[in-house]
Amino acid sequence: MTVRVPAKVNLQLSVGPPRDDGYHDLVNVFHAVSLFDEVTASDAPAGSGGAAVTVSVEGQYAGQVPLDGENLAVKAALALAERAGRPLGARLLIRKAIPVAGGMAGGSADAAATLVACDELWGLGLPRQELMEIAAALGSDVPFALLGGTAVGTGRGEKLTTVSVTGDFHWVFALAAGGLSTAEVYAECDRMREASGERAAWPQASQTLMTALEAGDAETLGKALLNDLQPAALMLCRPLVRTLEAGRNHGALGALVSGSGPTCAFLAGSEAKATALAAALDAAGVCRSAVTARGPVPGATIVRADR
Ligand SMILES: C[C@@](CO)(OP(=O)(O)O)[C@H](O)COP(=O)(O)OP(=O)(O)OC[C@H]1O[C@@H](n2ccc(N)nc2=O)[C@H](O)[C@@H]1O
Ligand SMILES: Nc1ncnc2c1ncn2[C@@H]1O[C@H](COP(=O)(O)OP(=O)(O)O)[C@@H](O)[C@H]1O
Repeated sequence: MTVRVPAKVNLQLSVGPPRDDGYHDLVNVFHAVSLFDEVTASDAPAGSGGAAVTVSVEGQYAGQVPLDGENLAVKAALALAERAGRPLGARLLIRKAIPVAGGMAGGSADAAATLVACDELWGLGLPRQELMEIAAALGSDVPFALLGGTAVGTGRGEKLTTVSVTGDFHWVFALAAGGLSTAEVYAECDRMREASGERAAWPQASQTLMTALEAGDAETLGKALLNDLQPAALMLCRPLVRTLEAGRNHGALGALVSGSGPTCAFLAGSEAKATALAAALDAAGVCRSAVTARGPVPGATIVRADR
């Protein structure tokens, strides 16, 4: 059973004050883009003591992905087996194209893909809502990877409402050499706010952004892009300042750090403009590589039932 699952960029990431449980309340406008991982789940015997799940990873990022119980895909399969209440087994293969620790939710994507693949492989047929609940327990970004499209996430980002979008938007992603830890970027955001005496406002969805999405208006969307984690990501990774500037200078309609970074996202006016912008960023030497993608695209989807 093979499932394809997209990366995300955050069009608006408004971060409230820290909560008692260590998370932050958000307005998180997720947008799924055409950069995909694939997860294949195959039959394997259950262990004597319960569920047994193994994972292997292919692709240029394979070396950066844990192969033990820390892998979010393994966690997802084990959580699903627990919900099923009987011993089950699976062998997972992740074909990884989403950068690791890049702020594009690749680990969350693999977890969502695994839920869909194993639900089908094991013939569980769990209702969507139940898969969503298991997803939310795995991580704040996992439910969106199931849903895809464009959606507003509130709470930790796990409570989703679909946003209506006209047409396609064209993106360029400047991939960085290293990664950033999500928890460290949130902590740096709190630290910077405290140091400057800034009180975090209660997050609100931007009406300008919503109207631009509904109208398919890339120019207005570009100006409305917003990420409260950006100052913290730039503080932890100074070279990104140059990356963003290069994109703006080469005609991007909008430029921002994707989520907790360090990937930078640029909105272009057309597919041709996105291709030209990616080439310009590559030539300027301000990133490891630049790739184009379009959004919105669907969430985790079965592409082959190859059993
Ligand atoms: C920032 C965002 C934007 O979409 O993603 P990335 O850009 O890293 O992919 C998300 O909020 C990340 O979601 P996700 O990566 O699923 O985070 P989780 O596993 O739930 O939490 C990891 C850590 O991030 C912090 N965290 C996460 C979500 C949230 N609403 N408030 C937080 O403070 C907490 O320190 C938590 O321990
Ligand atoms: N299947 C997976 N793919 C990528 N990273 C994973 C996976 N499972 C666990 N991880 C761990 O999660 C961390 C963050 O992963 P990722 O989702 O790629 O980043 P981000 O939160 O920036 O979007 C990685 O550094 C890695 O150690």
